[in-house]
Amino acid sequence: MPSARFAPARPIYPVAGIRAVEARALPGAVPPLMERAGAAAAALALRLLDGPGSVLVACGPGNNGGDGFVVARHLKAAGLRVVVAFAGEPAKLPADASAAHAAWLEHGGSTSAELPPPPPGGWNLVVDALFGIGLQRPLEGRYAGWIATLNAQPCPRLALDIPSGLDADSGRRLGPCFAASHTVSFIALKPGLLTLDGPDQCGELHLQEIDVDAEALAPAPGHEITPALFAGRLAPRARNSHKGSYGDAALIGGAPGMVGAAILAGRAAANLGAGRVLVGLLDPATLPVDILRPELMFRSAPELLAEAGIAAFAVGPGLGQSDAAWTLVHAAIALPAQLVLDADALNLVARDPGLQAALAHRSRPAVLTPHPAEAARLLGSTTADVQADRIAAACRMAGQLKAWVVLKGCGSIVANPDGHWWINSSGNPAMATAGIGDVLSGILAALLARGWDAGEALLAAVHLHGLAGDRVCAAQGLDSGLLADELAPAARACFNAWVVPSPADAPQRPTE
Ligand SMILES: NC(=O)C1=CN([C@@H]2O[C@H](COP(=O)(O)OP(=O)(O)OC[C@H]3O[C@@H](n4cnc5c(N)ncnc54)[C@H](O)[C@@H]3O)[C@@H](O)[C@H]2O)[C@@H](O)CC1
Ligand SMILES: [K+]
Repeated sequence: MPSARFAPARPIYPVAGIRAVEARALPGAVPPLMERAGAAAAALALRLLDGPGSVLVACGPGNNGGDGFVVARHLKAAGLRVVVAFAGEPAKLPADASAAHAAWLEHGGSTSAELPPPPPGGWNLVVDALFGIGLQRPLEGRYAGWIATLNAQPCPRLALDIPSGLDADSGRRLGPCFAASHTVSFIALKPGLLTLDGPDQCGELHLQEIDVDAEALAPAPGHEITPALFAGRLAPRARNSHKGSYGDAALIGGAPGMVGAAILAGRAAANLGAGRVLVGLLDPATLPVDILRPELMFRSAPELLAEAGIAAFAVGPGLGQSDAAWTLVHAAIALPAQLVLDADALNLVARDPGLQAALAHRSRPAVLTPHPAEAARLLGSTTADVQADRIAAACRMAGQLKAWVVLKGCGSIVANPDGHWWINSSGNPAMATAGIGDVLSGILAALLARGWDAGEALLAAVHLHGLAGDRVCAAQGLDSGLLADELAPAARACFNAWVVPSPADAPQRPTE
């Protein structure tokens, strides 16, 4: 089975879901979950320390603080100098945290109500056990000051469960927020670790399931994206095949001044193995050939839309919002082919309830690829509102337009019309540049042309697109300056490595 090659897609739970899992896992758990969590975190801390030293553990007033007391106890037992800062009232700690606090004291530990100054030579590790999934509001006063001091320590900074100050559901910094170099999260992934500000705040993310099989206890509303989700499609081609077996992908866009967008999309589609790639341009003055990619065939956009037998259209790269563009979007939605709408095609849909209704009534769901500003237009809200709850925004678009949607950005969210969602962890900020979205549209068009269904194609394209960006940036040492056109050959290489693995290929697990 091809799927055995790939790490399974792990479940992701918002706070309410984690609470449901905990409620079923906690009673009678031996050892108690907090003991398991603390022991697992201490093992990671020891790896980060790599020798003797001084550790500061900052504990909060809830069970996240309880995890911190357990970590402190293990590190002290391992011979480290451990200082615990705890400003709460022991009598008000929840039961598990109270037991962990008592055990810390029994083992000779003590607490300080203020953050102590660093020892000579500084801390070797600071541990953030202030707030986890129970954070209710922005940190202020004493705790805001503690966060600023912890963030200024030039040593590994380990967050327990989630960096304090980060909203576990949305990935939004609520105010001052711990800047972790490493985060160890317990039981299951939370969306806030993976999207918006989460990846910046978490540093290197480690999941410790602490022997809890979350999905056996409560259904997960979301999952991470791994190739396991579409592994069934990753078989080598049959020898007895020809270009007609892999479909025609058509890219529609390229208004005057924006022809490059359609060409980028077309080149990407060619690299992802569509049988033929046709580019339909709005700009009548364009040269009818891409000299560097002569495999592409050029048409006028209306001509291409009228052509019979096209398997998949991607409409939007460089399209503009002219009347002619509206006519093309209107016609494309009415076609029975697979359909991707991107960029200005989405802006035209946002302005026109008629197009929205037509989209929602298509016999095959379309694939929509908005960035947050386009999403805000589609939802009639603001970019800030979209970013405040990216999962809700993606699910609303998918539900209203009966389409598969990717809300792009750090930790892209894929949502289907039934309300399930996925978060992608591949990709990097060098990809925040013009033309990158056009390449995604081209990859999508190719996979759809090859006969993949909308969901498989979108999950694969989003993951592959990010992976290609990671590969180019790693190979060239780029933080910025990535060119969109560099992505397509890298995506081709990553895709083919999925289909024909080299023996050295380990299962892909981005976060561990
Ligand atoms: N219950 C258990 O056995 C387990 C709990 N776990 C840990 O427990 C955490 C959740 O614990 P809790 O539900 O107690 O929540 P937290 O420990 O995250 O925080 C809750 C406490 O913080 C206070 N608070 C919230 N926001 C505040 C703010 N802005 N300023 C000041 N005080 C604020 C609340 O009033 C409450 O006292 C998880 O993140 C995880 O670290 C893990 O050990 C796994 C097992
Ligand atoms: K924390």
